[in-house]
Amino acid sequence: MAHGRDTLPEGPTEKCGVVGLSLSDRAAARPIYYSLYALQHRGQESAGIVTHDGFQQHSHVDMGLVGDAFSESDLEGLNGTTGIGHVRYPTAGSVDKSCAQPFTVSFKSGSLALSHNGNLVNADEIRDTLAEKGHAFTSDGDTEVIAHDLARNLLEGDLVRAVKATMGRIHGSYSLTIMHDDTVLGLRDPEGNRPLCLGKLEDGYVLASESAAIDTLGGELVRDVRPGELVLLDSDGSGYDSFQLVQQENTARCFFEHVYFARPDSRIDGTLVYQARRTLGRKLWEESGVDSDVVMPVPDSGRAFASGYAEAAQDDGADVEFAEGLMKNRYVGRTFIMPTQDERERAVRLKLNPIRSTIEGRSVTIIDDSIVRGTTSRQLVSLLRDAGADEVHVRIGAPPIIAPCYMGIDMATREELIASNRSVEDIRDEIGADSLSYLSIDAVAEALSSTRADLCLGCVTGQYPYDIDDEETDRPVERPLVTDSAPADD
Ligand SMILES: O=P(O)(O)OC[C@H]1O[C@H](OP(=O)(O)OP(=O)(O)O)[C@H](O)[C@@H]1O
Ligand SMILES: NC(=O)CC[C@H](N)C(=O)O
Ligand SMILES: [Mg+2]
Repeated sequence: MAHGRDTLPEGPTEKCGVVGLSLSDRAAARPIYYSLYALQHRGQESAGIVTHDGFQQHSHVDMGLVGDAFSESDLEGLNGTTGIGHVRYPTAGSVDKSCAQPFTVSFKSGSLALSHNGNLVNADEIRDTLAEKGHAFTSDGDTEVIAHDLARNLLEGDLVRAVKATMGRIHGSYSLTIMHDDTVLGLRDPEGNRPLCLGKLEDGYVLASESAAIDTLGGELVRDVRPGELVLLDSDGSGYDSFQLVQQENTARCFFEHVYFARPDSRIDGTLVYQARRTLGRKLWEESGVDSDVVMPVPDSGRAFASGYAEAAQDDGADVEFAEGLMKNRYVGRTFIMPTQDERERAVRLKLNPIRSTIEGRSVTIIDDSIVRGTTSRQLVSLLRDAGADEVHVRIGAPPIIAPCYMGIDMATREELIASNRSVEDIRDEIGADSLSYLSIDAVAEALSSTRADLCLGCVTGQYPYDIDDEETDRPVERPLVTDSAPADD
């Protein structure tokens, strides 16, 4: 995976968040700012907003969290009723302002701004071809490549045709919000790997990575943007047009959105994330329930799994208490970059502290969504033993993560993944638990009302929906990418 990080963060890390907004006569900057706040969990390296006032673009992009990246006067300077925004977690390119988004490109027939969630697998190839044609790049990331390719195509054709031509060239995962002059568009890759949804406000329309951002603006979720679909918002906020540019037989939706990344209050591809996690928890009990006195979530993302698991156990008549026994320090972020394993281990203690009275002398089952390097579970098992637990069982609401993600999640390298070369029994031994079980892939597919064929399972099978150097693919390598564009039915 091409990325410029010197150190890798703890756990599976977040992915970017994108937003696009078109309003009738209200400045777009502030609602974009609020929706980026709602998507902050998807990226904390940089934040940016680009607006258009009908005459020119205005842009403000900075490193850091949304609350730190914009001052009041920055927001006031972002004029115009249409705009796009971005929060970044880097997966390709440098971790500095050169790769912060939205990317802007000015060209002969207008201006472009582009926000990207995902990861291209052929960015270098396209960059080389465009560079030969005279394109000068200001970053080493994959997103700028999309912006340049689109700008070039716009010189030769109308907007929809240009987007379609770019889609025919870029391979990998992408959910994009784009602004061409004052027109905002949303585009989801043909596999639907990353989420993107459409919402309606009283005075306009919004595109966002997750529906929680639409809720934050007091809007209503209209629907998910379909894989391979382009949604074009009217610049006066009155409606939208839809073009199904690419239609493929199977999707490759990332199951990890529901397992870990997305907010539980977001609805993605028809499934409420909270509900999916509770169902996964129930299935975990059905597949590998274990007798214990108390079931405890590993906060934060283990919570809904644990409540589903405990409820299913109680439904089966198990005499088990559901209790919060691990308190999270709310000032420790979801992910924090620690250069050494020693610091990562200390960070877990800073983040989670056990409540002794719910643990002492009891057998405890802790429920988490995933194990990546194993740092969290290893530490927690030893914390719980120190706090007097008689037995510590670990149940995980996802299959073992055995391979890296090339689709927009900076998970870890293969060598760092605890499950890449160990059996479940070896992992149990390594983390020091009395028992350990993961969830099956089939249970995940069922909980997401999907099938294996329609999910990206690269990190749990080592087979990817794209042809990636030195990796196996679970799809035919030669696939027809672009078909006739048909206007969608709404
Ligand atoms: O095996 P590891 O490398 O320790 O990674 C796995 C842990 O990382 C994630 O939590 P994270 O702390 O990122 O966020 P959360 O508080 O939202 O659960 C995940 O929920 C696991 O708890
Ligand atoms: N996390 C993401 O979706 C990253 C988007 C893009 N590949 C970047 O690194 O900036
Ligand atoms: Mg966690």
